[in-house]
Amino acid sequence: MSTTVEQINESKVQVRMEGVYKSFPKGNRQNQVLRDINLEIKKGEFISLLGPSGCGKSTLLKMIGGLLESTSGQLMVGNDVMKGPRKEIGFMFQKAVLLPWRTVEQNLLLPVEIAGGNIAAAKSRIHELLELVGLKGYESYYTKELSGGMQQRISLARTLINDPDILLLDEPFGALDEFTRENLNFSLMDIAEKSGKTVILVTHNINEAVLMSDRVIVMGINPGHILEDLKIGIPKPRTDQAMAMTQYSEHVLHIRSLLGVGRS
Ligand SMILES: Nc1ncnc2c1ncn2[C@@H]1O[C@H](COP(=O)(O)OP(=O)(O)OP(=O)(O)O)[C@@H](O)[C@H]1O
Repeated sequence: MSTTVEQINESKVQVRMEGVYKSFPKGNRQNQVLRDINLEIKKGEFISLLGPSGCGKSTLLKMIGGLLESTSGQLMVGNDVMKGPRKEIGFMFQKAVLLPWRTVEQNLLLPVEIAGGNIAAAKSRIHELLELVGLKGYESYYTKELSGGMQQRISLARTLINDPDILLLDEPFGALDEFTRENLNFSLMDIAEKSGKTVILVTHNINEAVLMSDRVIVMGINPGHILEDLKIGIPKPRTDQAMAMTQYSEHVLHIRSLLGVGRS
């Protein structure tokens, strides 16, 4: 079932950041990379973190995923203060990093093995997961037999194997050609809408962010901060037709002007 805007508005906050700062040590001083981040993300929302290189998108995503600690401020996931990686959060990166000596099925089972989970239960989900990412019947294939796009589909299925509530995606299809990337974006939108999972996507691409998201968090640099939390009210499910809507082009132009892109 797809998640409507009304359902999202009624649903509870899943990630909350209040006054979050992040610095990394550089020599004998601290390099501040994120300043005063305040953000609430509700269950089932599709959020994009958009901004220029170095504005701290990946750092923010890693903090939400418990891979990095904030320097100050509060970061809550559900009712808990974030302390480290959690089973209900799935991460996917630009590179698939599949193990070449393992089949697709064995690669998909890896996170379950690492987490000490129920292998038999996970095995019974593999067929359904491969169907979801458009690779039904590829259980026994090896990495070398798969294209880059197929490998990213497997990587997406692997992120879903533990059935996480929140998907954190760091430019997941950034290394792929435009056609494959667009198809995968639509697959991702389908999966998000059908499952009601919360998605937080890091991207450099303004059009993609507007097309896919409920909200686009536009970020500025030096240090990284939120320029605008932009609600995209285009009805879902979104198809190619969304790109022909005035709302779509107005959002794209607004973000371009916020980020100082192009010529007016
Ligand atoms: N582990 C680290 N140690 C020190 N500095 C870091 C670390 N990780 C990130 N940084 C610095 O933090 C800043 C933000 O980096 P981050 O990768 O979060 O930006 P980004 O917006 O995701 O960039 P890009 O779009 O190029 O991937 C950069 O200046 C980077 O050098």
